[in-house]
Amino acid sequence: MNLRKKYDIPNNAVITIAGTVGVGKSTMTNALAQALDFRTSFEKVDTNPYLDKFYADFERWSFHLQIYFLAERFKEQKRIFEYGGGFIQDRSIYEDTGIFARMHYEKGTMSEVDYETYTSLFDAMVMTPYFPHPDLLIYLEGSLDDILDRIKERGRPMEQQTPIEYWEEMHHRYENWINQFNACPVLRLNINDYDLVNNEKCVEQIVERVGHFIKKTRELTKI
Ligand SMILES: Nc1ncnc2c1ncn2[C@@H]1O[C@H](COP(=O)(O)OP(=O)(O)O)[C@@H](O)[C@H]1O
Ligand SMILES: Nc1ncnc2c1ncn2[C@H]1C[C@H](O)[C@@H](COP(=O)(O)O)O1
Repeated sequence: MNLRKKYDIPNNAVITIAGTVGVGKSTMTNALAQALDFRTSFEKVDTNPYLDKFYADFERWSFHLQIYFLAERFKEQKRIFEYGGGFIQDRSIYEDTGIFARMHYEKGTMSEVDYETYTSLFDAMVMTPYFPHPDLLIYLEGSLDDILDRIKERGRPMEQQTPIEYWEEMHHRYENWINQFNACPVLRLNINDYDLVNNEKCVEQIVERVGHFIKKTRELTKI
């Protein structure tokens, strides 16, 4: 039986997968989309014209990269809306500002004027009543050591050359960010509690949790 129907997940649901670099978002996006027969919305890493340059020189390229990501994610948002939902999205738009832009500004690798320009554009585009928020944000969490192992195993050269302190700072910021996040309902999953790489079947347990969670949040919002 179709898992989406079995666990009563609406066919127009939009589920976004959040979490630090290397935690397993793309793997989860593929697994859930296949299980639910949903479309996917991925970050394009290989064709991103700024990413390599950014990792080589944060100060020079951080503003360009944020604007590029904002434009890409907004286009994806439009595509999701045009299809009427039924999507799993790899990374939320909220992380761009709440984690990346903010971190680069606070660490001095994005200037104040660039940060202000970026955040005012972001707020005007995203934080409006017209912007549809996802039905659910699945937050993937794990220890810094496990995440560093995954970044190493995946082996993107630009990430290998980045100092560990960068991933450590990001890991720490993610923990604080998710504790305050309230733009949509959040389901937290610990990466030690499932293994989609070696056990494809465990996706059903995740779908079951997603189904219960969406049902519960819809009941609560009806009250
Ligand atoms: N459940 C898992 N168990 C073991 N390894 C995993 C799991 N999920 C992802 N990985 C591995 O971790 C690395 C990063 O995963 P990926 O999905 O690309 O992360 P992200 O999209 O969050 O950056 C990949 O090498 C992937 O195969
Ligand atoms: N908004 C962003 N700013 C800087 N870097 C970003 C942003 N969004 C994604 N990235 C980077 C981080 C990774 O190197 C790649 C892909 O992210 P991943 O978490 O592996 O899907 O892009």
